[in-house]
Amino acid sequence: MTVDITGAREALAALPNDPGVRKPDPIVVGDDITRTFGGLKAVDVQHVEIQRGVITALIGPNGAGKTTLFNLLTGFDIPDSGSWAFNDNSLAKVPAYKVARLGMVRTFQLTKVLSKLTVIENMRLGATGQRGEKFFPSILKTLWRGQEDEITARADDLLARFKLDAKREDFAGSLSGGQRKLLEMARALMVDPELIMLDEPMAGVNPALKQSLLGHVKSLRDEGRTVLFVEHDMDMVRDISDWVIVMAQGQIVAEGTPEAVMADQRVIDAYLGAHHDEDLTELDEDQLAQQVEAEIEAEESDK
Ligand SMILES: Nc1ncnc2c1ncn2[C@@H]1O[C@H](COP(=O)(O)OP(=O)(O)OP(=O)(O)O)[C@@H](O)[C@H]1O
Repeated sequence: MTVDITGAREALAALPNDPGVRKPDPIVVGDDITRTFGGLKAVDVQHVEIQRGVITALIGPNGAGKTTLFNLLTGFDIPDSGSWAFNDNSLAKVPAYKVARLGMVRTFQLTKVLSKLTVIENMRLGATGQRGEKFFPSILKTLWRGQEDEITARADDLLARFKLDAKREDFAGSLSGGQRKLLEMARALMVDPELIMLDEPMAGVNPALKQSLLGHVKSLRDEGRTVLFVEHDMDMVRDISDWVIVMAQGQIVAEGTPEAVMADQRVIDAYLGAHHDEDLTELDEDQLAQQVEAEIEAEESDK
């Protein structure tokens, strides 16, 4: 996999900041995706494209529909309507483990490592795609027959890369929050995905591990993978994203480079919501960006 990141960034920077804007080389394209819970339209996305080979952040206030959109795209939930494709292959009705095997894999906001399995067992499970919870290792053994050495070698390489090799035989339940995030990312790589989707990779990670995690996410892009991540940590968004998609109330309300979206009135509106008693037009761009950040941080500490 080779990518020209500078070229891709320049191409993105030239795009208008419109919701659903067409990308030069999309790996995912979705249309009219809706998901309702009771009377609430959690997701109502008319058109979305994820550019190949770059890091895209999906941001938005709590309850905006980010995780639900992740669930729909990866086959963990079924939409009321809509179509979406990965590398031009329709993914409607494709179950999550098959989506993972096709090369589109995701991690979870609350990590799903299996506490009572060891780190290496969790990794091996990753090789089967995302259906760990329902399957016991004994059942998996039959699936591994003939490939076990190959799978174990790949798992060990990834554990070394994520500096988890010393924990190989430990129960995953004994790992710290940050180590679990690393294990989940490493496990997702067992299927050698083209697109990796990370749901709040920084949540619950201590500052010492944050830098390491950021480095790992960048390295995923640098080796040619596409990364899409949901995150409230705006430092991370600013630091590593090439493109940002903003959701509010189920819809995409803005897109753009990190700098552009932080100064976009639609984004400010989405985050500030009911706090419109102040005249935002009198603030300059930096002040507006600071306000948006303060709002996001306040939300984060409420969680
Ligand atoms: N299984 C469910 N049943 C009922 N309502 C749900 C369900 N899943 C999500 N919702 C609702 O759908 C809306 C979107 O939720 P979602 O978790 O996708 O938002 P989010 O943008 O990921 O939020 P956060 O940043 O807080 O994780 C919320 O109002 C949420 O309460």
